[in-house]
Amino acid sequence: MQCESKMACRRGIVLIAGLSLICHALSLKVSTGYHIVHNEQLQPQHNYGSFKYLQGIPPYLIGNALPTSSAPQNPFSLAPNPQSPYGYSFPMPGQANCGRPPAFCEKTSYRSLDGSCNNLQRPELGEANSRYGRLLTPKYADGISAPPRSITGNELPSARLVSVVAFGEEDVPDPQFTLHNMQWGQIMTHDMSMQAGGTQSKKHPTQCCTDDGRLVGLDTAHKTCFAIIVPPHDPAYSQVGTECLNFVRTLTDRDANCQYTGGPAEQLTVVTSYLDLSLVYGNSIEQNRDIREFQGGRMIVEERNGAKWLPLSRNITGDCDAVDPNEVCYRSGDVRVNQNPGLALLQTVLLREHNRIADHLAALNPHYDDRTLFQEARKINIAQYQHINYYEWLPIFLGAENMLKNRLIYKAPGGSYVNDYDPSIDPSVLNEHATAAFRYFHSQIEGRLDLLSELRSVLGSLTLSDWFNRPGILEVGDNFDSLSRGHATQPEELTDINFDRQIKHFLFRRNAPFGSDLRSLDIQRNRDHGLASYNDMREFCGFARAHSWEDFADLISPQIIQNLKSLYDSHEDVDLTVGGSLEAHVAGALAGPTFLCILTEQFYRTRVGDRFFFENGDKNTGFTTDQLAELRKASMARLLCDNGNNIASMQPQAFKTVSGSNPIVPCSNIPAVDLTKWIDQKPYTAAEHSVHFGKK
Ligand code: HEM
Repeated sequence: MQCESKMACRRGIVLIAGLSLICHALSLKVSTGYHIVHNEQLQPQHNYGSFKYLQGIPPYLIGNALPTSSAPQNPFSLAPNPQSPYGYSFPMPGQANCGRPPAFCEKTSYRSLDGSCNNLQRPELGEANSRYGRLLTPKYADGISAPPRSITGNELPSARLVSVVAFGEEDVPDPQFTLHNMQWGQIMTHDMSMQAGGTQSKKHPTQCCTDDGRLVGLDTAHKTCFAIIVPPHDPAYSQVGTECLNFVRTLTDRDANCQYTGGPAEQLTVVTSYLDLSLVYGNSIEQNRDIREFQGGRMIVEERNGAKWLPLSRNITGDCDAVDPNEVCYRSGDVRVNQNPGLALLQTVLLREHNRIADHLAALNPHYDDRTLFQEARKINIAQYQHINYYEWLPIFLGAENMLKNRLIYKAPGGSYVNDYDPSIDPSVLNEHATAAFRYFHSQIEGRLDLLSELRSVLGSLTLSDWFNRPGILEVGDNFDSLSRGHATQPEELTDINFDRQIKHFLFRRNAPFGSDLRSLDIQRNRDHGLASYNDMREFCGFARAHSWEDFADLISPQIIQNLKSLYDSHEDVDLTVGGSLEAHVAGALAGPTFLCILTEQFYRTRVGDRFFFENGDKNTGFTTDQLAELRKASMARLLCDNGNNIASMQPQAFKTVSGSNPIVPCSNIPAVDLTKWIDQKPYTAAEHSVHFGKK
């Protein structure tokens, strides 16, 4: 066996030596050594020549406002309501586990809510409120936590400058994939990670810039401030005199109550790493208690205008940008639920699916108590979701062939098990994945959301920035179904170097003329987390290390390299988020080779490191073969059909646009999971509480 990348060696992946990456457009042929790389097409080229600030306004490298204040400040004191399990993504003091194992593990056939005890040898792996994983050592300027600088010692170029110069904002609809494809990605993201200390869409209590976009003086700024400096002549912000975009650093193990050992800081994530629908069920017993009905195994839903909706937030004006306190604002297992209408829609679909399953199970097994119904319905809901993730959604992003080769999926017939659980695999979400690679798909976001009738005629549309943090629009008229049909029909934006104007200048604008810029946030977050450079990651993934700008040309087009050259002092400075997003795609996948390497590694770990993964045949935690065969019928289309208010038809592959081979059919024609396979003859006994692993 020949291992050409460090990561592949660790995983024992057999590489096909000498497989070539052929850039047709460039007429280049380069040996990559990374076996999933095939032929590819270069992304559309862009003309950046018209950007004014590249002309005659030296210096082009705008500073990153690093506050020098060392006044002791406790970031945990920022939590608006330390008693509430909801609100902002702050782990409460003493709550950040930082890799500490729980006191003991219950012997149970169900997952814990906080992710602990999935791995019985290391019960802390993947639990909420712990560190991100990492592939490469961080690149902090001081080796501890300060954001990186150029290798020349200068500051890196402003994240906003990079966002505008290196990335476009053209509207290019994807010919193949629907907006639900993008939206499901955000669901998976929110299930897997959430940086500690962020507010996502609500205004952050820490103000590094004033409301009118002026920089707060470095002597008074909070120590977590890392404002994004807006260069003069910015195409959007210069019109209103905005000088900076608010940015608050993620909390790390140094800030929290962790046993800090003196090494480089590691950021904390406040949700479980597993694909376990934590965004529906919550990340702790306390969060779950607040959204569970405790009757018939159901989660709380509230009836309004004849339909069942997510329960209302207990702090509507705090959690949403509500104009009045009677506006609809939701409460769920994840604080980000209200961020945009498509997200709230899918959270509702997944919640309704839980109750649909629980009701069926209650009818089939009248002897089941609330707890058994809840856990069994949760287990089925998660299994269907994992099936959709790995067999319907991920192949679009990672390529089915690549996934098969790397053992992320199998051609397992009917009800046969795949027993690939490996307790030595750490399922933690990798910082390089959450902070760089997975965010590339922000490119798929569309700023116009169409509302469609059952006949798929356009009834109207919503402008994304009008509805950030205001999910009540879903409950107006037939909007819920119309938006769901719209997302299943409307193309997402092409996965490329363009990011929609709605998120590039108008993110969370709250009635202001402009808002923030998601691409700038992504780039600044890369620096905040001290991610290894694009060049380091290329090498780690088995590609040649670049020794000059020109060496990037194996994966990035020369024109784009010229843009990068105009921004960064050195090719060594290019941020992972930036370089990775500019690579030409691998054929059959929606990412270039470096991001594909990270994504493949992540989803391998997420699968193989999950003791409860739905294909495992463990007799205590798994399904029967009959049940597994049914679960493999689950699909996005069926989920949308079953959990709309009144959706009658859908194309069988809802992530793909309607076509001759994927026509709209009545919902009754779409295969469904037969829950009668869950009829349980033997009365349930709760003997599972009696045995414990580990210390008690
Ligand atoms: C309308 C849709 C979306 C909006 C408005 C949105 C917005 C955001 C925002 C504001 C952040 C935090 C930025 C920061 O402060 O660092 C974020 C983080 C993130 N987003 Fe999105 N996003 C959307 C869709 C997606 C999609 C489709 C994906 C991937 C398929 C994705 C992946 C991520 C990831 C991985 C993170 C980091 C999660 C963490 O560890 O905290 N997002 N997004």
